[in-house]
Amino acid sequence: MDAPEATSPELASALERAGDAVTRLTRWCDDFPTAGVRFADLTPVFADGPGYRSVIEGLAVAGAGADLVAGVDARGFLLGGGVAMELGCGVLAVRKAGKLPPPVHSESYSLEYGAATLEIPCDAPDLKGRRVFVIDDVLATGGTLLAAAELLARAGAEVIGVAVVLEIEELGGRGRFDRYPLTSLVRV
Ligand SMILES: O=P(O)(O)OC[C@H]1O[C@H](OP(=O)(O)OP(=O)(O)O)[C@H](O)[C@@H]1O
Ligand SMILES: Nc1ncnc2[nH]cnc12
Repeated sequence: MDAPEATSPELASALERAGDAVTRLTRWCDDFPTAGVRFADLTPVFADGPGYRSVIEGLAVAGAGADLVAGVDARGFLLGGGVAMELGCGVLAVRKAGKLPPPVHSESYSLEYGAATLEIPCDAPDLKGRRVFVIDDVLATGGTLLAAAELLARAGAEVIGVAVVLEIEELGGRGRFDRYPLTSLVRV
C-alpha cells in the first residue's frame, strides 16, 4: 500500500503506524455488498487498540485548526468522536436520511454501490463560520464524502478539509476534491 506524502514529522510517524495497521488488519471482501465490488472492511483496524489509536492520531494531525469534526454515517462516527477528543473540539454526526427530526439540510448522492441521502440539522448547531473537518472511513467514488462536505458548506460552514482512513485509488474519488483538501492515511 502507498502512503500519501507526509508534510510534518508528526504526520509522517502517525501515517506510518496507521499504514501498518490498515495494511495488516483490513478485511477485503469480494462481491459485497453487490457483485463486482471488493469491499474494504476496516472493522478489525478499529477493534485493535494500537490500530485505532494510530488512525485517530493520523486524522487529528490532518484536522489541526478545526473547531468541529463531522463524522459521516456510519463508520465515520467511530472516527469523528475520537478525532474531536484529540483536537479538543465538538463532533457532529452527518446522518443518513430519516434519522433526524426536521428541519434538516439534505444532500443526495451516488456511491460505488447505490444512492443515498445525508442530512444535518438546520441551525442546531449554527454552522456559520465554524471550521469543520469531515471524516469517513473509506473513499471509493467520493460521492459520500463530497456530499457531506457540500452539505456542511451549504449550511454555512467553512470546510477546512476532508479525510478518510483508506482511499481506493482506482475508483477515482480524489479527482472530485478540488474545492476541499483531501487527506487519506492509506491509498491502495
Ligand atoms: O466513496 P463512495 O463511493 O461514496 O463510498 C464510500 C462510502 O461507502 C461506505 O459507506 P456506506 O454507504 O456503505 O454506509 P455505512 O457506513 O452506513 O455502512 C463508506 O463507509 C463510505 O461512507
Ligand atoms: N469498496 C468499498 N469498500 C468499502 N466501502 C466502500 N464504499 C464504497 N465502496 C466501498
